[in-house]
Amino acid sequence: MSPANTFVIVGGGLAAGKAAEELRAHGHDGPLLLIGDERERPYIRPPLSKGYLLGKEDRESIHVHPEGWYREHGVDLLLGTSVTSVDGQAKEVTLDDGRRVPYAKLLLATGSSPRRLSVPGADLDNVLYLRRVGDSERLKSAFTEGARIVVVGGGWIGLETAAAARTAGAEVTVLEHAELPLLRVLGREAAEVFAGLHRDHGVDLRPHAEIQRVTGTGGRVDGVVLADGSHLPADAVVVGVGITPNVRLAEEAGLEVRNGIVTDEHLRTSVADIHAAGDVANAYHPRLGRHLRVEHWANALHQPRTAALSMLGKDAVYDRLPYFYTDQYDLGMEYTGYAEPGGYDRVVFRGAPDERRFIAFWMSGNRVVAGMSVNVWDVIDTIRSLIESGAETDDAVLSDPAVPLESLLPRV
Ligand SMILES: Cc1cc2nc3c(=O)[nH]c(=O)nc-3n(C[C@H](O)[C@H](O)[C@H](O)COP(=O)(O)OP(=O)(O)OC[C@H]3O[C@@H](n4cnc5c(N)ncnc54)[C@H](O)[C@@H]3O)c2cc1C
Ligand SMILES: NC(=O)c1ccc[n+]([C@@H]2O[C@H](COP(=O)([O-])OP(=O)(O)OC[C@H]3O[C@@H](n4cnc5c(N)ncnc54)[C@H](O)[C@@H]3O)[C@@H](O)[C@H]2O)c1
Repeated sequence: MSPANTFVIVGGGLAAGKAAEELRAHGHDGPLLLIGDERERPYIRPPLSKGYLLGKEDRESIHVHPEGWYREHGVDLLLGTSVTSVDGQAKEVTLDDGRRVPYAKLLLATGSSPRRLSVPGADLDNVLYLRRVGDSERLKSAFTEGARIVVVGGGWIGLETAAAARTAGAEVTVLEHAELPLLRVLGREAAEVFAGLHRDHGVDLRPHAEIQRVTGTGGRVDGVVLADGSHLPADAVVVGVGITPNVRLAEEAGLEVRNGIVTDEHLRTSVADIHAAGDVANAYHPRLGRHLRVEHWANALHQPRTAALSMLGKDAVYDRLPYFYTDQYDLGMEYTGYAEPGGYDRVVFRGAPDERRFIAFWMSGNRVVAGMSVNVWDVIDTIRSLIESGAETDDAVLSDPAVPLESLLPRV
């Protein structure tokens, strides 16, 4: 039996590791248990499709905390262990070895899992996914000079792995079933920049592609067949067709689940003393006036502070604007804000999209709702302030590089 004031964190990713840190930083001095089903202590995933995959970053650099940190801070790490159920009435979780652990407060930071490809042949060897550090290592060994790599999905995983594979000298085809990669998240104007980037680096980018089946010899993939009948030879197939939040525990425990675990702005779920953060949380965002589930690193980095404070009974609200970034070849990008299709009426550019050095602003009327900087640095905080200020501006000023962005902020 654990003492009555035990706080339990379920999940072993960035949100879980940061939550342990924030709970200690903000005064939880009782027992603290972090239970994760991976054997690795909490680590960040962005390098798995970038520096780690390219061999530029080592394994030590990806962890949220150094090895000794958990012991030094009195955090019990239970790795390689799954939580199989949550009982919100009895306030206890059950582990995969049958043990029950009572909690005073519980944080669900169970993240998400890759959607699987559901066509014949999808279970052949060398049909690869990318979520965990071992997956990245498998991709790395498949990305060799001249290897034929077919990537299914032109989202973030698809494009970042395509860039890594091309950098390693592989022949790369990207199959995207929409008209452009990243179309839904960036809209046409910015998505075209990424399509051009990959084509310029020799990727065979195929929009409107419908994969029909994966073919193999001796249990190992040797190609894919598309709906138009064409056959593409492949030494490996990388699948990046999106993720689904890991909500089973929450669902079975009777928590409100709708596109993730529903929380309020304090990251409290519908059941008392259970909180959620990171990829799995569909949290009410007071600034945007709606629930939002964000599948990005910065959200898993920052939400745990709010969750920890609210687990400790302190008042805290999560209202940071979404932020994400990518690195592909020599392109570095940062994005902040929220611009869903229909939530903006035009995109204004400052700089030259065809030179891949610019800032893009998503506009709703005279207000900026999201901004993206491509190979332009140290502007994203100003863009965030501009969005948060709600200041009105006009396209001529926004698109003029001679006008400092700071001058568009309201004077205080
Ligand atoms: C390859 C890759 C590259 C990325 N690059 C970027 C990037 O460049 N920029 C960006 O903004 N975002 C990026 N992301 C997204 C970002 O990594 C995620 O948003 C982030 O990992 C979410 O963290 P999390 O802790 O909420 O969930 P996760 O990282 O998914 O961690 C959840 C953990 O909980 C474990 N778990 C689940 N259920 C249980 C259970 N019942 N019991 C015990 N443990 C359980 C899971 O196995 C997992 O270890 C990338 C993601 C991937 C996969
Ligand atoms: N830089 C970053 O922010 C970054 C990098 C890597 C991963 N991630 C996160 O990891 C998660 C997974 O990334 P992802 O790229 O798998 O998901 P995604 O949702 O970003 O993209 C999936 C893409 O696959 C396409 N698609 C879906 N089914 C298809 C099919 N059958 N055939 C062809 N195309 C298909 C979709 O149209 C979409 O373009 C996301 O949450 C993402 O935000 C983020």
